[in-house]
Amino acid sequence: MKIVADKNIPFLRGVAEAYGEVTYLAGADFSKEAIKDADALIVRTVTHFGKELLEGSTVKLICTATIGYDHIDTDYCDAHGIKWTNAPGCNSGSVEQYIASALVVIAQQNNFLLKGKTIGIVGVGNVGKKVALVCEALGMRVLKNDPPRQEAEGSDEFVSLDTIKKEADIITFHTPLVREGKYATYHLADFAFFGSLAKNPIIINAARGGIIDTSAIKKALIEKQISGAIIDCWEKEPVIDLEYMKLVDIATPHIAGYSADGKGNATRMSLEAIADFWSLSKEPIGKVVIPQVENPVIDWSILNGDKLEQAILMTYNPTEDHKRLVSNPADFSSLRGNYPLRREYLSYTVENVDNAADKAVLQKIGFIIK
Ligand SMILES: NC(=O)c1ccc[n+]([C@@H]2O[C@H](COP(=O)([O-])OP(=O)(O)OC[C@H]3O[C@@H](n4cnc5c(N)ncnc54)[C@H](O)[C@@H]3O)[C@@H](O)[C@H]2O)c1
Ligand SMILES: O=C(O)[C@H](O)[C@H](O)COP(=O)(O)O
Repeated sequence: MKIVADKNIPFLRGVAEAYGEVTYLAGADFSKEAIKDADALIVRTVTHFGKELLEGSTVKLICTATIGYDHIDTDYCDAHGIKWTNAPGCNSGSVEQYIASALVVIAQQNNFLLKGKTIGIVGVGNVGKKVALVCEALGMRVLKNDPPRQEAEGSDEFVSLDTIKKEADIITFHTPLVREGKYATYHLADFAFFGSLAKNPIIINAARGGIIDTSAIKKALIEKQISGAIIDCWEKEPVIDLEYMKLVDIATPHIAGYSADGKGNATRMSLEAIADFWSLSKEPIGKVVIPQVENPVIDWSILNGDKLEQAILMTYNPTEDHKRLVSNPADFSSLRGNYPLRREYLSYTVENVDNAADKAVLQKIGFIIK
């Protein structure tokens, strides 16, 4: 079997070879010629897969090692018998960690307490559900908006976007990027959206750049319709609007989902899709091993102030990613390609927690307690 894989998918080399002959390419080097006789592709969001690349090829399966799949023309694939898979939930814990840490940092920078603040979560799927959990653990009031789920489930767990616009101090987007239809999200946050916010909220986008209209959020930041922004996903990335980047509080190069855990899960899920499609053994996938950080132990007894916030920041602090991007925005892609090792809560052990309530909260968001 011939596999063509993106060379920036971690933990793939030396494992994917169990399934066939593998060619590794940069995202920009996937061409018609390069994939014409491939059976399977393992890809990232940086390459668009539609008629222009796939027509006339032997590709039978496209596995994107990502949650999002807006870079795949799924209509074209479905109409031409090309199966495609994504990796649902693979890096939802990583985005949860990114959002929690970014909230702690922005609260410190602006001298406010997260406890008691209202956060509106727009899109409550794999990521949004985990973000809700960690925000509750941080003592925040959580409002959830998800019209497709509300309609399908008939649950009273959800509120309207109007309620979020009225009541939220922070609004975070976790929807897919959908350009048309009843639940379209393209430019969901447009000029009208920013003009109708009651509480000058902080805006977070770690979903897809196109969910926010860049011109509209720039105006909102300049005119103080919003009091800040945490932006990981950008329209037209990797070439981002520098004026916008300078206006936001935390600017990162689309790395919210870049924990090693998230990348490892995505690699495993892509290989599982290949094994399932061709009825092959999944044993080789056991060779995907994630390295541990140098010091995976947190001593609860020596933490000061809000201990949960401190513990969260010990696992990841977005300030470094922010500094790297703002000092070198032209390196957007290479910052992503050479991302440092980051592990999620589940690889950290918290020691000396004597209070049962603290233990329960830490365990709920995934820390190991000793
Ligand atoms: N920055 C990163 O590194 C990163 C990492 C992972 C995921 N993402 C992106 O985050 C987003 C969420 O990922 P996920 O895994 O939770 O997806 P998901 O499919 O599990 O959940 C998305 C949720 O959004 C809801 N939704 C759809 N249209 C909506 C609308 N118009 N208004 C409100 N809700 C709507 C859906 O019903 C669903 O519950 C996706 O865009 C994904 O590509 C980014
Ligand atoms: O959709 C996802 O899973 C995330 O946006 C992920 O971070 C994308 O990673 P990329 O394929 O761009 O490396």
